[in-house]
Amino acid sequence: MTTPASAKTTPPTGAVVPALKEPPPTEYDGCFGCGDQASDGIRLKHTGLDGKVAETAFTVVEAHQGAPGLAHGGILAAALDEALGSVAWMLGKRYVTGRLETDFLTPVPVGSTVQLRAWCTGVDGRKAYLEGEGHVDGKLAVRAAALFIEVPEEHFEERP
Ligand SMILES: CCCCCCCCCCCC(=O)SCCNC(=O)CCNC(=O)[C@H](O)C(C)(C)COP(=O)(O)OP(=O)(O)OC[C@H]1O[C@@H](n2cnc3c(N)ncnc32)[C@H](O)[C@@H]1OP(=O)(O)O
Repeated sequence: MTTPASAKTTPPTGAVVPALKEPPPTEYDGCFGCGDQASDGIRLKHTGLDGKVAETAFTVVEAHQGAPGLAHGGILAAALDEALGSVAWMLGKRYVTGRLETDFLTPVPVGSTVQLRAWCTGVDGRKAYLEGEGHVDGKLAVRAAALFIEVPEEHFEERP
């Protein structure tokens, strides 16, 4: 599998790849990535695990356009962030994205369904290394590598 990871998103030697605990625990209704109540959200739904690879999908609609008829790169990056984030949380702790590196390989037209896959490449202390990719009609369209950082519960306390 080709990796898009840089030195900052490549796990160090000795990092372990833990088993994932299904389902992902982050079902916050207001989440842009997965929330049912986020009216402008992309509503990614975890659809299962293939070994250590989590699978999900979303369909690009007009509201996601950048150039006419094409998905905005930020939407695709957000979808990858969500997919990787769900895998991080299936490691059993709370994580946030510290760094997200994204390659955009082909334009993604409105109406496309992007099939996303994400997996962990290693955990080292508070750092979790994740990778993922999105295919459209069987063709690799986007991919990402990320560093997630474990945070305490208080990180998610509501702010004024
Ligand atoms: C209620 C349910 C809701 C559930 C909601 C779940 C939503 C999930 C959504 C998907 C995921 C997201 O989008 S999360 C949202 C986007 N992300 C964020 O908002 C994160 C904002 N950033 C932060 O809060 C902070 O910077 C942290 C937590 C990432 C790190 O701060 P910290 O805790 O003080 O730790 P710090 O010492 O700085 O860093 C720890 C180690 O990580 C390294 N490190 C930190 N950041 C980076 C980085 N960008 N690139 C490289 N390395 C980094 C440091 O060098 C250090 O390495 P060493 O010296 O130890 O070697």
